[in-house]
Amino acid sequence: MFEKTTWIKLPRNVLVGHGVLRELSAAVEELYLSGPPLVVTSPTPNDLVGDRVREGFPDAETVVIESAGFDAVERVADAATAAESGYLIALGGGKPIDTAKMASDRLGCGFVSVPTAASHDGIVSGRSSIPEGDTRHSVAADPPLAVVADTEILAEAPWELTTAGCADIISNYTAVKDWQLANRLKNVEYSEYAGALSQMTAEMLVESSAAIKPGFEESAWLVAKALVSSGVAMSIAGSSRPASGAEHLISHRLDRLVPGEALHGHQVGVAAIVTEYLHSGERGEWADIRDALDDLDAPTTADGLGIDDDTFLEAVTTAHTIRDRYTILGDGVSEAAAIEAATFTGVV
Ligand SMILES: NC(=O)C1=CN([C@@H]2O[C@H](COP(=O)(O)OP(=O)(O)OC[C@H]3O[C@@H](n4cnc5c(N)ncnc54)[C@H](O)[C@@H]3O)[C@@H](O)[C@H]2O)C=CC1
Ligand SMILES: O=C(CO)COP(=O)(O)O
Ligand SMILES: [Zn+2]
Repeated sequence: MFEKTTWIKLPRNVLVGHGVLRELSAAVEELYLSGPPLVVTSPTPNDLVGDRVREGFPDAETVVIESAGFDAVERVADAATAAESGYLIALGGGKPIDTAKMASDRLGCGFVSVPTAASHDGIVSGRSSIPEGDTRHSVAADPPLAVVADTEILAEAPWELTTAGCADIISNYTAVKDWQLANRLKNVEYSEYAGALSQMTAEMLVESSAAIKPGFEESAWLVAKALVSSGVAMSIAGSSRPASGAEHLISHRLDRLVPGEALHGHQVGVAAIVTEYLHSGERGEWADIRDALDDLDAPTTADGLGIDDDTFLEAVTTAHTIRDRYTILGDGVSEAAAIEAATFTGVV
């Protein structure tokens, strides 16, 4: 009997451009949601844009979270229940968006993503990445019903948030290689379509790198569109595989070892230089990845992340324990191999 099923969940309305925040209530109206919204945000985005969002929704309540985690998800779910909210509006970077994504899943209601930073592809995806203890859960959730990414706001965010978004996209190169490897060695299901979309997104971003410079709204536009496309690849795959491989495991480990030291995208970018070396050796494309990151103003060394060499190497050798996801790290890279890869590539 034929048993294959594909169920692709995508946002219904995606708006990227100058001033599109003004269209937020129109975009929401088209979704036929009922009840007042709960705005889920973090302190800085709330200060910067919260009032402009609430202008369009006079009956909205707001919950401000300081960090992502299961506690924050509970707080949001409780606030939504108390306010009898019909849906959530996630406003900010990855933390409020991931938290709202999980809370909406818990509540069985929809959510709308209003990113204030083009810092990574979780702003569009159907995955929540939630830390707990020493591990991190990549939790399946529904993607946003709508994404409203105002490039005027994204362009005013600190430049490093945009370069982090670029690096998160560049890491798709190694993520796809890890996915293909897992397909060959572990029979993990691979989607040609999602893999090709993810890789093409990284290639297009690198080709546009000359136009990605601070102070230009076009840069925010190019990066936001790439983040949407990467998020769509994850939705097609039904997993974060197209955009998260060994380089993400290393980054998640760094989040445990040195929380808050560097941005997610910057960590995965530097880690991708090392994992590309692990995949293909001296003549691999690690130098192309490093140069692309450098062109986009993203860090290319542990030092550039503000992380000492030993901690970075510890993350490389222990990253395979983060979750059950087969990658080039296999069941662990030896210390000698980690030192060889990281020193040869100049990461440490
Ligand atoms: N679901 C997924 O697929 C993914 C989820 N993530 C998760 O997202 C989180 C990290 O996301 P980030 O966006 O880096 O963190 P974040 O939400 O903490 O934002 C980073 C910083 O930028 C500030 N910020 C945001 N917009 C700003 C603006 N316009 N102007 C000035 N400051 C602004 C925030 O206040 C915060 O201090 C992590 O929890 C990570 O695991 C990361 C990648 C993918
Ligand atoms: O960061 C991501 C994709 O860029 C999400 O990946 P995870 O599933 O590893 O959290
Ligand atoms: Zn990422």
